Amino acid sequence: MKIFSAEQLYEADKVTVEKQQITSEALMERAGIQIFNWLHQRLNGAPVPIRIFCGIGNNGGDGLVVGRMLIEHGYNVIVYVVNCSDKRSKNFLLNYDRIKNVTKKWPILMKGEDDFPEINAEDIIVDAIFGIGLNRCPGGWVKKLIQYLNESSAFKLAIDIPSGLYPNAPLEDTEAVLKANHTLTFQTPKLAFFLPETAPYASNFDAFEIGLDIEFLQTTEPLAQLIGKLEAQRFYRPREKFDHKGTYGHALIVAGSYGKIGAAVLSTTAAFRIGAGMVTAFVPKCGYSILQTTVPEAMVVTDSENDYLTQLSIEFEPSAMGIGMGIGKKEATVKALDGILKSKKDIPMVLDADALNILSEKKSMLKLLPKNTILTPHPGELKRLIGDWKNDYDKLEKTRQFSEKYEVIVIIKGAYTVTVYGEKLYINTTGNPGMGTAGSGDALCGVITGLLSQGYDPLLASVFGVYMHGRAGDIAAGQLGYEAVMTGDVIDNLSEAYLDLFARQEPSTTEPDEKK
Ligand SMILES: NC(=O)C1=CN([C@@H]2O[C@H](COP(=O)(O)OP(=O)(O)OC[C@H]3O[C@@H](n4cnc5c(N)ncnc54)[C@H](OP(=O)(O)O)[C@@H]3O)[C@@H](O)[C@H]2O)[C@H](O)CC1
Ligand SMILES: [K+]
Repeated sequence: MKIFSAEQLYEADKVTVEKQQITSEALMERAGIQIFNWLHQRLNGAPVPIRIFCGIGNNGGDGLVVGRMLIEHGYNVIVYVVNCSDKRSKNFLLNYDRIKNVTKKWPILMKGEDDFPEINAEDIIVDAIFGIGLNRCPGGWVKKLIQYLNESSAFKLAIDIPSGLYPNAPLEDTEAVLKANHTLTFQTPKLAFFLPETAPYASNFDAFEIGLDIEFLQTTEPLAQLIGKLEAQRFYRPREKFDHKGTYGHALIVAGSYGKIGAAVLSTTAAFRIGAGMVTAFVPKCGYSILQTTVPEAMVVTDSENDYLTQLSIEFEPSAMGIGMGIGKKEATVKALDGILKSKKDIPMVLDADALNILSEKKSMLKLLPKNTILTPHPGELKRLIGDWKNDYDKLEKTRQFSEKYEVIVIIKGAYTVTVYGEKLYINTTGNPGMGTAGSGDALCGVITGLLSQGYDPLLASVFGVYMHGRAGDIAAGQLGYEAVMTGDVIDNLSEAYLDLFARQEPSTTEPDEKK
């Protein structure tokens, strides 16, 4: 799914109205009915007070449409107009008149703190104050209203975007954003929903299609691509009957040091589970028996040194390499990495963990990175590589510049892992808090190396690998609960993640339309 900017959504709106020869108010009606349906399916006529706070733009217009539909269906609705300015959008006014046709209870005009209503915990708050048209930080009594609503324990449903959040720009004031329990957003989720500083305000959301012009949506380069099952299915490369282990390549995992051989075990196993034909682990001598015992499928080549890596020496040409997990930063290991980068220019590779820390400390080595090398930093490692950032958008911009400068792919690990490839951003939708466990990154590096070795191109291996790793983690968490998940469980479930890619979803009996 594509994620568009506010500007692109306004343009899509305009093009749709022109091409479909509909009015913008019809588009608003399409949007409103989806919100109404969502509420109606859940409330089923319950007489709970629904308090709709409408701004004076089209987000407020959406609120009025929903209010009208709810009133027509007998719900207990109280509509407020948050008079943040004396302006009114055309479609706000139109729907303001319409709501008057269905009720004698006119919308309540709010002009200041004295107008804040009492709200009970069992009420429902619908936030239609600001949408994607927010153009400055909410202040004065409107900010106080947002804080007042946040203090209430009533369920808060945001229309399109929680008020106070910019769809694709940094947050200015954390006190001036509605913390929604659920957000119903139009056409595409907004970029802010996926970035660490702003995602908590929209932690649960559904996106509703409102029939915007398909050609525009298909041909417009988005801000980012959201990677879910549909996208992952397209990335998958089916196997042919007469393929053999040679077809799926020979991956090399360069990992481990004394006390950290487990990192090599996890990466090697993950590379196998994702489908590498053969995997060799290159480890310090102390890792030999451990690897041979725990992963008998793997071949093991050892360094001359017992405890850490000093020089790669192998007698075959790997089809892909995963380097860095648990290798430490000893001077001899730094030299070993330098030697690999200088001698293995044509082999697709993933660098993780200590390999990244070495690069951060010896930035001159960055220019040795072969084109399209994949780096998999968590935020701490990223900071060491690219320097600090002011906010999430600055982080993305700096990562973009880094990716372009060194012609590398950067995978920023996090709740929503983001793959950055020059101008392109891919946001992953799988994964869960259970995966915040030791070895998770080792497994991811093994997965991506295993995909590279099978011939996936580096960008696909990155985006598909991140998806599969997260999906395996989701399946593991479904079996074990977040707390109990260990990285071995994630790796074990890579097989289920493959099977799940093409499994047909059982229809839910309780909530037929809810997206999982
Ligand atoms: N294609 C779609 O996605 C559709 C979206 N719809 C809905 O429309 C809104 C966007 O509506 P818009 O009218 O452009 O913007 P807003 O409703 O978000 O608000 C704009 C008004 O708010 C004023 N404003 C902005 N920031 C502040 C602030 N900090 N304090 C006070 N007032 C503020 C702004 O005032 P100006 O003085 O700058 O004019 C505007 O008056 C979208 O989010 C969807 O909900 C359609 O319904 C369907 C198609
Ligand atoms: K809103």
